[in-house]
Amino acid sequence: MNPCLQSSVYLDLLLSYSDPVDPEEIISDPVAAYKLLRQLRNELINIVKHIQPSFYQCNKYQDELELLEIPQLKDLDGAASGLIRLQEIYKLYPKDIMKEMLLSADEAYHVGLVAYDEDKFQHAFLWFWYSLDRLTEYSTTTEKELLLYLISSAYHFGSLPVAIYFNKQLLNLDPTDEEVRDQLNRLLRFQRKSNPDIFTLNTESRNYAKLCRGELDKRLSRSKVYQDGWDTVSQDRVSQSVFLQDDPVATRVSQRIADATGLSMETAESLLVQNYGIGGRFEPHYDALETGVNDRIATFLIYMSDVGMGGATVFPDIGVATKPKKGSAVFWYNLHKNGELDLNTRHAGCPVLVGNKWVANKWIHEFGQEFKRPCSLSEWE
Ligand SMILES: O=C(O)CCC(=O)C(=O)O
Ligand SMILES: [Fe+2]
Repeated sequence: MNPCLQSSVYLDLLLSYSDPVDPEEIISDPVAAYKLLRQLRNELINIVKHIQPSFYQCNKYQDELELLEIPQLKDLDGAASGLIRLQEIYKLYPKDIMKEMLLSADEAYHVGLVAYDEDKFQHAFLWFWYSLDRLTEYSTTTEKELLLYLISSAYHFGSLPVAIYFNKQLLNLDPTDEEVRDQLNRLLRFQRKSNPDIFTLNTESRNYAKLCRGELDKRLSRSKVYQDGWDTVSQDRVSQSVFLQDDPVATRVSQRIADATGLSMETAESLLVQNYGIGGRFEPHYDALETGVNDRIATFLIYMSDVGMGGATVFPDIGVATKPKKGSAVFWYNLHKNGELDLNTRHAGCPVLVGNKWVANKWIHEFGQEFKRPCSLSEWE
């Protein structure tokens, strides 16, 4: 075929690319828009590479070639940045952003890199993690690259345990890699020395984003701890909470707790709804207040959300850990039948590493349980 005629056919084909059928529909889905832009860029670059030599023989098509607006790398970064902004404001996981259209491992890796470049390490982490999950033999991104970025992102957002976890995975890939082993040892040394306060990073996240999510429920306020006769704000308890009084749903929940435990709710406290952000936690404590009369005989703790990572409730003295699972609950007696504090009930809410934790506590008191959980005179029970 005449090279000039051939060029003209290619050119028509190329120009038809820049004219999507229904741009509005595509643009309304940010993931689809990102994907389209990326595919368009890759394909156009490929085609132009193949046909450029024949274009050079026909000068008259040079100008048209200029017309062809191949998306630039900065356009692609911009689209990724838009996804990250959505994720940030609405606290979404990558999988929540992608309803129908899934990003490939390579695409998610690129979004992660953009987030990382913007110092948004928690978001970068989530994209790298998603990418790792979707890695296939056709991906150009490698497991090693992803693990390196997962370690570095976790380190930057202040989560040494997570950085160490992925560093161990990286060492598993190649146990002879001395550099990776040295890095792991550095992280472990650093962990031994570090101040646990690092976990408070980001707990007071910006009101702006919270308001956009409709999350700044004015009823929630910083939780306090009971110390020396006072309720005080403390770094030992980083969460927001509210007692739900006269709430019809809380009343139904209370009835179900009564049915499940066989205990009276007559003197129980109102349901306490509690929210922990990243780094939120409750250091080891007893729920019983040891005030002498009508103490908290039992605790019913309901998990209202799953948590991305961290946030378990742990009982260090008996070696028990329960992982939050939306819709499940833990129940325990804080007091022995003789009314003494059960020392085994010391427990903690571990720091939330990824995500958001919602729980509801029902503290049940002694009065009203006389026939439901009879007292014992034994000093052992
Ligand atoms: O959030 C948790 O897992 C524990 C909460 C707790 O211990 C409490 O609120 O007293
Ligand atoms: Fe507690």
